[in-house]
Amino acid sequence: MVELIELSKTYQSKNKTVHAVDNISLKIENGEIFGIVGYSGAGKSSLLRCINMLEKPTSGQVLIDGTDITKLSLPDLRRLRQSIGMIFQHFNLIANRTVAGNIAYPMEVAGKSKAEIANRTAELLELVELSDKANVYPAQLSGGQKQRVGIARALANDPKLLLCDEATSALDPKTTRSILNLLKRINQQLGISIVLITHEMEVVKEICHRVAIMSEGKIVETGTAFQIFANPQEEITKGFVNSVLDIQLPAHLLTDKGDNKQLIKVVFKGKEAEEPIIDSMLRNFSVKANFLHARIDYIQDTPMGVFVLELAGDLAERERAIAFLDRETAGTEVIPYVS
Ligand SMILES: Nc1ncnc2c1ncn2[C@@H]1O[C@H](COP(=O)(O)OP(=O)(O)OP(=O)(O)O)[C@@H](O)[C@H]1O
Repeated sequence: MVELIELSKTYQSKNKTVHAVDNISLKIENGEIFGIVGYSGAGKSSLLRCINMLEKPTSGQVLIDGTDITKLSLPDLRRLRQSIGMIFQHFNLIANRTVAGNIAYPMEVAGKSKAEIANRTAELLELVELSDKANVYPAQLSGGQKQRVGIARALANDPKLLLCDEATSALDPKTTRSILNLLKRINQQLGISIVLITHEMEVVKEICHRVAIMSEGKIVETGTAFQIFANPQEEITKGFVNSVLDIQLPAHLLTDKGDNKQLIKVVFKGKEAEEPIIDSMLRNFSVKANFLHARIDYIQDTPMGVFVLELAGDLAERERAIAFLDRETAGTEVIPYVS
């Protein structure tokens, strides 16, 4: 549905050139919730805003259902934008319009009839559970309620795609969860594809199907949310994952215990956690295992178990045991000792 081909966005200021988006190619499928993760300045907002041409790309193509929107005339682009909703970190509501007035606004711009606008506004207020706030002004709402209005407004013209620019970054954890649940419901019930940018891996863990990690204008790694959590490849991705699945071991467990021991992290996915894999390893190889850490997280509905073991035995046996675990689990990684 959305395909970015060799997309770049460069900003020129007086004495420097910033490659905010640097030759990115990416496909986002219909019905997906796709997360773009990166630190501040990585280029996430620039990339997201190229998808609806709020930023004009310097080069490359943005295909929406096969149409290159970088080539559209202004009237065609305006029409297309009605099929792409957007929500913002700071909500961007119109202060002197009521909640209903904010939701009605994009429909007024699109030239819908009064009756149609009234019906749709009532429907959307119900969807975001704010029917009792129709005549209230934004200043009287909490942050979570403001974002619900932002979401209703973004859905007013029945978009196929919703772009979310750090939609929960200004909200507390409980409100974040309720907004993420609403986005998940919109995706599942209305079939709307969602592209969101975030620096919070909790958001990815809760709702994203697939993720791209962005750094210095480039995509450095992509995968399903589960792959990214279970088996991050790049250092920056590992940093993001560890911010959520922090494994804190006491210092004495991390210091070198001699030649015959090593620490390994093993990740189990879904049903694997129910198989006696560690038991098989202990029976098939001459190693001993001491559990130092265990936790189970849910990446949406898929359980992921993370275990840290201290493995003892001859080097050759340990290597065979680790190769076995690597084959049988979602991922096995040696954790280096610190001296
Ligand atoms: N209009 C602009 N003019 C000049 N430079 C810009 C402009 N917009 C963004 N940049 C620069 O482009 C780079 C990427 O910015 P962008 O806002 O896209 O990143 P981001 O990952 O969304 O970060 P943040 O989360 O802080 O917004 C940054 O170095 C930023 O300073």
